[in-house]
Amino acid sequence: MEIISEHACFGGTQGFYRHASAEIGLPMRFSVFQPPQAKTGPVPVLFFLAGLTCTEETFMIKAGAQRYAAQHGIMLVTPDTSPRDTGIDGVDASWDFGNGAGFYLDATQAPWAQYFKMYSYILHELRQAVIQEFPVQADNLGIFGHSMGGHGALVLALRNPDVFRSVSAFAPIAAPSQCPWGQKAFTKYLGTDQAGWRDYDATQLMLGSTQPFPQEILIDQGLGDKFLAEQLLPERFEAACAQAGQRLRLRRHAAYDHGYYFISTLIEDHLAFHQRILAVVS
Ligand SMILES: N[C@@H](CCC(=O)N[C@@H](CS)C(=O)NCC(=O)O)C(=O)O
Repeated sequence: MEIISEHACFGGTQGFYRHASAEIGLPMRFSVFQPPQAKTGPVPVLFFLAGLTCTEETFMIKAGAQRYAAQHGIMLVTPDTSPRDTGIDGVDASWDFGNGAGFYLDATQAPWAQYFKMYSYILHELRQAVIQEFPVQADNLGIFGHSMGGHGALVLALRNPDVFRSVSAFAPIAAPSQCPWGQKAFTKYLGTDQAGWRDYDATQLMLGSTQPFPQEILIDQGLGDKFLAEQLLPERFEAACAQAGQRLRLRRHAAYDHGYYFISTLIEDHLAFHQRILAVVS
């Protein structure tokens, strides 16, 4: 693991790193905030997955999460949002697909399948790298995210409740098979057969689940979010949770838009939400 930079921050360390990824087949960058408590013993880890057009830096710069992670003694880890420098034709053609838009899935379609393996990268390789390189409680992990990353967090947690003990999201793409962002990405990454989309759709996963996620799920959504009605569809996930008997706290906030001013307003709540679950060691 190569250190790109490290900075003292709220008594802990904000770091940016690069490592060779076998899953992706290229170097990947990620960021870690180590709270001060990590100097004296292993701490829980909270993964944050960012949205379209973001990098491993965006959340760490804009959300203001470190203050609360330092109070609670939680490590924060944010991957990049896609492989970089793949050289694939058209990878940079649009902001909602390709670079900065990996959708936290394992692509099956050429030419994307060669590199776009963000699901396996996060679940296996990044998780192992963090466990190996930082003082963490390996069995005490939570995950959250924003927009495309809210979709990724819900999918990773619902499919791996033995790995992620807590999950929350800001303005997630909650039913990607039913919205233009998701349909565009899934068609290109996963193909036209929608049977292959189900495993990457939180609403479909919830409808098909045999048992609920063990903990309540927290979702915050701004009502001034221009993507709400067409792209995010939290009401579909809400209905699926009601049908599946899943505890969900979906809070709707007047006026807030899709950006990081919304996230920074509610980040304290999300850190406290994860802390309440992660503090109870199973
Ligand atoms: N580029 C898009 C917006 C993309 C966007 O809102 N991205 C969200 C995630 S889905 C984000 O977090 N952007 C980075 C930022 O706000 O700093 C547009 O022009 O409407």
